[in-house]
Amino acid sequence: MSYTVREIFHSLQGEGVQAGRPAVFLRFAGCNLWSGREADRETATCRFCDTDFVGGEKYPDAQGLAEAVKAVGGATRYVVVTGGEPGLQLDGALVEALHGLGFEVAIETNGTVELPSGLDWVCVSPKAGTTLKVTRGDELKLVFPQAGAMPGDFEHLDFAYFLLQPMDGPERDAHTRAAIGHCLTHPRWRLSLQTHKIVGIP
Ligand SMILES: C[S@@+](CC[C@H](N)C(=O)[O-])C[C@H]1O[C@@H](n2cnc3c(N)ncnc32)[C@H](O)[C@@H]1O
Ligand SMILES: Nc1nc2[nH]cc(C(=O)O)c2c(=O)[nH]1
Ligand code: SF4
Ligand SMILES: [Mg+2]
Repeated sequence: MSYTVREIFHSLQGEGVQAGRPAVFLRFAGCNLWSGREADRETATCRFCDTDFVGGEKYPDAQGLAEAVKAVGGATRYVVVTGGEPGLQLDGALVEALHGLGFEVAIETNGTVELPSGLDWVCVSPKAGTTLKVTRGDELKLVFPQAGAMPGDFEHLDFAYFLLQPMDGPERDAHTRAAIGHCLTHPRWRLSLQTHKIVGIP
């Protein structure tokens, strides 16, 4: 199978429990919850996306894409597969090829599509108005606040960590204060800041 890749870059994981960890980001093109076109944002299922995932380059096979990831990352052997929605393209062949080059493989997913097995770190970020197919994993990272996706809706799921990530946009500071308040009164939830935006790295 071929893959359409928006970008590959070397940075630090900015979010979640693994924040601060050097990582190669493999960002796939395309998402099932938004076309990526601004004209469609207000009618999309997911309307707050902070990412350009439109277009990109085709890679015909898993091994070639895994080697491209390695070439970008220097000595780093941790890859965060994201998008767009990476569950639409990530398959067992690519997970195997990345493992074969010594990578631990993490994913950032909206949780609406089944994932291949063998992933080393699964971060699910649920979106209001969708049905979760991925109901277990390592961290559940809810963008907050979201009408129709309350923290309590997810607490019964099988995740090791539960995080609230303030919704970025013009109201980010107010969303951050609200997320802090929720964590203080519901201590199984932790705050996830988008630290790469604070320090100005990709
Ligand atoms: C761009 S998404 C790509 C992966 C996948 N489609 C998903 O939604 O999880 C990467 C992460 O950024 C989060 N995110 C997107 N827009 C955001 C925003 N405006 N504020 C805070 N987090 C945001 C998502 O919830 C997800 O955890
Ligand atoms: N530094 C950095 N960390 C991230 N963690 C998740 C990201 C994403 O867009 O999926 C992301 C990103 O875009 N940059
Ligand atoms: S599901 Fe993820 S990639 Fe898709 S629009 Fe929402 S935040 Fe962006
Ligand atoms: Mg991002």
